[in-house]
This record gives sequence, C-alpha cells and structure tokens, in this order.
Amino acid sequence: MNEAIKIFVRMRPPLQNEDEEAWKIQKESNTIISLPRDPQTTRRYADAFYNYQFTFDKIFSNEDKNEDIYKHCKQLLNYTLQGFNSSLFLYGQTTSGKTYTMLGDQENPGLLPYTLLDLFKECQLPIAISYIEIYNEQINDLLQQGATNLKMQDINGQAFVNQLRIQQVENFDDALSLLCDGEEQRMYRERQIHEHSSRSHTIFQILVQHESHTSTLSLIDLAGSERLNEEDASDETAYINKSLFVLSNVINKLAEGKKSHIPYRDSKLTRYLQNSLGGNSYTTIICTLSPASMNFYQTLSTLRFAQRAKKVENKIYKQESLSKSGLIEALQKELNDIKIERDQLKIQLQQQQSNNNFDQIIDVFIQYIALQVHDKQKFIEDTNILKDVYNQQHKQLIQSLYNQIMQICQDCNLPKGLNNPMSNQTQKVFVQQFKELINKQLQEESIFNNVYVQSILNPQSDFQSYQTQQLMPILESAFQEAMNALQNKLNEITSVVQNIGELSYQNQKIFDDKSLKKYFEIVNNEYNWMKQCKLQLNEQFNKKTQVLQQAFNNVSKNLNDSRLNSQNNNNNKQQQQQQQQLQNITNIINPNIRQSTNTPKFTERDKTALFVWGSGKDGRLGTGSLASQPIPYKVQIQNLQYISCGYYHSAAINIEQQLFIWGKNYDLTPQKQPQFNNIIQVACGCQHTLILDSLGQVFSWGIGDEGQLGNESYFNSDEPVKILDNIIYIEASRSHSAAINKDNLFYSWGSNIDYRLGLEEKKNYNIPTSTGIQVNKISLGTNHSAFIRQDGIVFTTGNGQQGQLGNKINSECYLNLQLDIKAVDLVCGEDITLFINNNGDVFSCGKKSNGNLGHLMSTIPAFLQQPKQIEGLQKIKQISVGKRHCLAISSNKQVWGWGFNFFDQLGLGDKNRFIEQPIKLDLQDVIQVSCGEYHSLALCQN
Ligand SMILES: Nc1ncnc2c1ncn2[C@@H]1O[C@H](COP(=O)(O)OP(=O)(O)OP(=O)(O)O)[C@@H](O)[C@H]1O
Repeated sequence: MNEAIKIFVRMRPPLQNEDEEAWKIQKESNTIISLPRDPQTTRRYADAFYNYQFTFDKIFSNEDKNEDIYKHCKQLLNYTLQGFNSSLFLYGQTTSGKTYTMLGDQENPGLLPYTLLDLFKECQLPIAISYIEIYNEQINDLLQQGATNLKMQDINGQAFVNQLRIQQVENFDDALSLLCDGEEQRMYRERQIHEHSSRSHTIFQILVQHESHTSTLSLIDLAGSERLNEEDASDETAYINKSLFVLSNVINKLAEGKKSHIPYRDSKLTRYLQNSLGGNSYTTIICTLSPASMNFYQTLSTLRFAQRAKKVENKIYKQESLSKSGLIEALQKELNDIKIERDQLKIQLQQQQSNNNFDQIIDVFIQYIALQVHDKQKFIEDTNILKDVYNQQHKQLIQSLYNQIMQICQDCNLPKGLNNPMSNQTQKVFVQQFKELINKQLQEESIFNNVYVQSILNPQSDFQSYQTQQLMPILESAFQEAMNALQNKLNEITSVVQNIGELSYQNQKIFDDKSLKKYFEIVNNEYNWMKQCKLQLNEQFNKKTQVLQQAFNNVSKNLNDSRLNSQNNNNNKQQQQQQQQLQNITNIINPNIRQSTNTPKFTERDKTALFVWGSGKDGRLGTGSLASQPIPYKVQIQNLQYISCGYYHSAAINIEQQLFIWGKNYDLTPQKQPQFNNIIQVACGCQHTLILDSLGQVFSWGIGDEGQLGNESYFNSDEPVKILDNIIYIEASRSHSAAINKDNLFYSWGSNIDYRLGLEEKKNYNIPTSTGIQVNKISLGTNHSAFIRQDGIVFTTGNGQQGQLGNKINSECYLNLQLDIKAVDLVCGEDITLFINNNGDVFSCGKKSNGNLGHLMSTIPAFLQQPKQIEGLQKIKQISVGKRHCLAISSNKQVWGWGFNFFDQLGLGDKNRFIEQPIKLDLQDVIQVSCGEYHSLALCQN
C-alpha cells in the first residue's frame, strides 16, 4: 500500500531576543503565510516582499501543547503495535523547538514520554529500546558508555548497527530511566564538544516483537537544519553535516518520483532510516519553526523542505522474519555488492595512476615556462638595483639639506655682535644658502619629472603612448608630493627660526626689539619667496601637463594599430624593457596607492609564491581541481603583489598590475582577465567583485540584488561597470561594499538594513554614498562595519546582536559607537571584530563560535561584547578573517591561525575541527594572508 509522508508544522512562540513576527498561521485551512513587509519596521529580507503560502496536513500554533500534538501522532504507535514500521522526524533550525517537542519538560512532557506511557498501557508484547546519536558520521550508542563509532552492516537491504545495546524493558519507569541515561550521555558529550546538540541527530527506537517479526517505531530528533546550507547543497565536501545534506538529497529525489539511485547509502542517517523514507514505514515529519523576522530565511527553507517531503510516498507492508536460506541469500547479495564496489575502486585507482603521468608532463611544462621567464626576472632584478641606488641618493640629499639648515640656524644664533645679531653678510649668506637649498630640492623634483617627460614625449612604442594616459595622474601626485615636501621644509626652518626669536625675546639684553623685527622681516621675505616658488612650480607643472596631453593626443590616434602590431611582435625585448622600466618607476613614486592592512612594500613583493589551503569547492583554491587541501599548497603562479579571497572565489594582482581570478563562475586555475590593466587592488565579496586601477577608478560586477555593485541598480551584472573615481582603497563583503577616496572620505553602498553602511537611512543604497567621515582604515563584516576616523578614534556600526560592535551593546547601532580601544588597524568577520594596537597586540569581540575569537572558549561568554586581548599573539602586522577562522602575520613574517578548521582552512593537516587559541602555521616569509569562507590564501616571498 502506498502512503504519503505526513507533514506537520509547529510554530513556537517568539523567544525573548527575537524581533517581530514574519509568519501567520491560519488554523482552519492548515496554512501558513508570510506577513506583508512593513516598511516602518525592521523587516530586513528581500524575500519579505513576496507573499509565501504553504499548506500542510496539520499546522500547530503556539497555543498547541505537546499533548495536543501527540494526539495527532499517536497513530504511529498504533501502527507499530499492529506490526508495521513507523517513524517520526523532527526537523527545523536550531532553537526552533525540536527537543522541546520530542522530550518536553516537567510541566509539558514531549511526544517521546507520551508515546512510552501509551506503549506500556496498550501492549503486552515484548518490547525493547535502543538509543543512538549520529554525530559527524559516527554512530554512538547512548545506552552504553564508551560505545562510540559503531559500524553498520547491511542485511537484506536493511542496515543494522553492530554491537548496539537493544535493551528489553518491562514498564514505563524502566523505559524512562533508559531515556534519561541516554540523555545524560548526550549532555556529557555536549560539554566536551561545543554546539554538539545542534549538530547531532538522535534516534530513539522502540522495537515490538511480534510472532513472526519485529516492528519498529523510530523517533528522530535531527540536527539543526541551518547546517543545511542550500548554497552548498550541490557539494557534500563543503557540507557541515553530511547526513543532513544526504537526507535533503534523498527527499528531493523521492519527491521527484525517482525510483532508482536514491543515495541512501551516502550517509549513516539515511542508510539507517532507509525504510522511513520511501520505504516500508508510516512516516510523519514535524517541522518546527521560529516566527521571528530575523529567522525568516531559515523558516522559509524549512517550509520548502516540508513541501518537498510532502510528495514522498512510502510502500507499507508487514515485514516477515528472514528464514535461514533467506539470510544466506541476503549475505550473498551483500558480498556481490562489495565485489562491485571493489572493482569500481580498482578502476579509480588506475585512473589516478594515469593522472600521475599527467602530473609529470605538467612538471616538464612548468620547467619549460620557468626557463622562458628567466630573462624577464633578470631584468626585474636590474631595475631593482637601480631603484635602490635612487632611494639611497634621495635619502642622502634630504639628510644634507637638513644638516645645512641646522648649520644656518646655528650661524644665526651666534651672539657675536650683541646689537647686530645677524650681520649683513650673514643675512646674505643665509638667504643665498636657503635659496640654493630650495633650488636643489626643486631640481631633484624636476629630475623626477624628467624621467617621465623623456619617456613620454618620445614615444617609441605603442606601449609608451598607451601609458601616457595612465601617467598623467601619477605625475600629478608626484608633483603634489614635491609641493608637500617644500611646505614641510619651510615649516621646519620657520619653526627653528621662531625658536631663536623666542629665545632672544626672553633675553632683551641679547636682541633689542628693533633687531628682532628685522630678523622676522627676513623670515617673512623667505615666506613670500617660497610662495612665489610654489606659484612658479604650479605654472610649470600646468605647462608640462599640457605638453604631455598634446603628446598623448598625437600618438593615441595610432594606438590601436600599434597595439595590434605589438601583439604580433612578442619578441620585442626592448619593448618589454621599456614596459618594465615604466612599471618600476610607477611603483616607486606612486605614493597614493593604499592597499590593505600594512601592505608590504613593492620590494617585498617582486618575487612571490602563492600558497592555498582549505575547501576546494568551485575551484576556489586555484589548484585546477575541486579537491580540498589540508596543508598549504603552492599554486603555479608567480610574482603576485596582492591577493583577495571572496566567499567562493579568489583573485590576485601580479607586479605587472594584471588581474587573475578563479573559483565560482570562473576557472579552476588563476586566469588572467585581459580586459583589465593597471589594477592596483581587488576586493572579492560573496559573489561580487570590485577592482581599483591606478587612475583611481573603481569597477564592479557580480550579484547586485542588495545594491552592493553600486551601479545604480539592484540587478546582477556580468559586465564590469565603472562606479567611482579618485579612490585609493576598496572593500567588499557579503552584501555591502565600501571605498576611501583621495581625500580619505569613506563611501559605502549595498544593504543598510542595520546601519552597516554607516548611513542614516535604513534602506539599501545602490550608489556609492559618502558617509561624510574622513577615515584612515575601514573594514566590512557580514552585517557590520568598523573604521578608524582620521583623528584615530575607532567606530563600529551595524548589527551588534552578537557583540561584534564591541561596546556592550547587542542591538543594531548607527555610528554611535566610539570605542575606547586604541587601534591602528581593524578587521571585521562574520560576526566578530578584531583590532590591532600600536604594539601589534590583537583584541577580539563578537560571537563565540568554534574558537573564532582566539580565546579558550570556556573562559569567555557566548557573546563577547568588549574587545579582549588574545593571548600568545605579538607584533601582529596583518589579520584576515574568514567565515569563522582567522589568520595573522607577525613582524617576523610568520602566520598564526585559529578558529574553525572543519574544512582544513587553518592548513594544519590534522583533524581538529577547531582551534581555540592561535597556533603557528608551517609557512615562512609570509607577506599577505587572505581568508575566504572556508579557504585561505597566503603570499610568501620566494
Ligand atoms: N512550543 C514552545 N513553547 C514554548 N517554548 C518553546 C517551544 N518550543 C521551543 N521553546 C523554547 O525554545 C527554546 C529552544 O527550543 P529547543 O531547545 O527545543 O530547540 P531545538 O530546535 O531542539 O534546538 P537545537 O537544535 O539547538 O537542539 C527552548 O528554550 C524552549 O524551551
């Protein structure tokens, strides 16, 4: 007989910390509907715009007690007593009320105690009980201390657990006391393993012995369904709870009406409960729900699961006991299955061996490529030497300038002729020397400019002409630097001279008023002269700019033709050299490039290697495969200068400022993105990407539903769109993005449902919008942001429910959080914030989860609401945070990691699920780290 799985839904009352209700139950029609979005309130999800409606076999509201629900489930016990198998599943996100429904409490006992009560009232047949949990694909017997990781065996298509305690029970009290023993065992493990209860499934089985066979009632409390991340549903390797993933797959396949290839055997849970799903069992699933708006998506996902499960039909019949011959037949079948599996493994092994040959070919190929690039590397070395020489000279010049100024000042202070503090002669020398020094400074700046002018005004190759366009702003910033240098020198001299004046004023005997006045006149003249210099310099610069513009216009006409020519002329070494020269000069003098935290200098980056580890899903590691890497693995790409991990993809920039991307929606290995040039920074968000080029332009593409692309729409965009100019730094997170412009103004855009943008209006912004705040540093977390204002004060904004805003406040906040902490840098993660102070000490706050805060978990509360210093970390220069793991670089270029390690995202190569306190990784000379959702990248000096 075919019988559809029954689906009940139970919505519990709101808990104390939950926000407004997003769902409403219509009991008469057993329907649940989503409430319309109220723009005045905090309803935060795009989906809340839609009206969802689901109907099930029965819907219970918060008025219904466990006893009422039991009345509707009691039929399952009746079936079992009649000789049929039956099962009751509880499915829902953590804290939705699964355990409350199954076990209940003193006042309101759950379905399991009610079932046991009726069982012994109504049944005279022998009864036995078993109680297991499945945690991380391990079966543990909750009725036997120390009986963990039990094996399973299939007999006649039915899975049995070896050495399971199946305890015969006579009465309700014995049964209840076994249940309590099992719960105690579970609580013991709960204390050992954080989050244990919400990650384990428990199966309580009542076995009723009939004359010819045994019937079973299985009562199953499943792990929290938030472990079932639909994003990841296509790949079990990235899955937190394999059994839940397979359960969902099994339900999907059964709901689609598929008869074969149902993947029961892929997890312990589905293998053990095969009969309950599409097999020989009366089955009811109770889905438990939270009514809160903040759990809207989890509830929606549970309801969708329920809707699919509704379509599954079981085939019910009474199972007869196996005869001896039937048993032998079943065992033979099992043997055959094993043989088939073994043959498949053999084929796989052979394939792997042939892959090894392929690896060898790849190795040879890589060596060949290495020879090809040798010449180029040599050239980079030469230019580096040149650069060092230049730096040395520059330093010397500044030093001698300073010495001479000091000398002049000393001369001025000589109290030789008391009434004539500065003789005419000395004054002349002073002015003369001063002018000479300034001229020297100017000359130096013009040498600088000449390098450009020469290379630009005589364009011999298409590349140079192309570069002209890029160099204009660089030239401008070099000029600005020269002006600043002049101003600083002037300030320095003025202050020394004023000090002398001050001294003399105190001692009237040395200088009379008249001479003092005269003295200041000299300084004043110098001021005026200096202003003149500036004006002239400005004029000169404008002229130069015009000439350059003219030159550029002339050559740009032929640009496309000559670029085509150059593509056909790959061996033009001279051209490569020019390109490299220009590149190096650009790198030396472009002072405005601000990269992430304590970005190392160019010199550190010119020979680098990229190491990757953690989850390989979607190819996010760039290794050419989807496999995960337990320890750092060197990827075949060299000379990178910047790396960025998104949730599911990664990107890098090489020293030629070319962009490479890999991972979700891209290739399995780093691929050059030829449409982009002169890229100086890339920021990968969840599924969107931002890039910044040397002109200060920002482009964005990817998912844009919450405005995170800043391209004036809420649509996704495959094409890069220019969204900003004059920018020096960019950041991207899950659904918001930010930038700092040349005046240090902080811009943000994307989701602002909790003020995470630092903008006053609680709405999504699809255009970059200035916060009006000038900042030194910014960082974006999943739903909050933090920044250091130019005056050094640290601020946080956005969702603070998990303590991530660091100021004892656990609600959302708009920019009113000024923290006491003195930080020079900060990094936001999923729901945590980390701060680095002047000494390189690190502090953390936010939600405790899998060791992500770097403190022993027993020593901190669930929500750490104020920054607390992490022990064992010193002189930290840079930190990156993934979903729940962190990496930090110390001043000796070593890396420390802590937090979630389920996917080997800490690269330790061991099976520790998480690391509570920082531990040193086996990597040397690391200059930048970047953490993705479950993967990590490190840039190391080669
Ligand atoms: N119907 C209900 N009426 C009143 N309180 C409830 C109800 N359902 C759940 N609660 C309360 O909600 C909280 C969470 O419930 P419970 O522990 O059963 O969740 P859970 O889904 O089993 O979570 P986990 O997966 O983490 O074990 C508890 O404090 C419980 O008392």
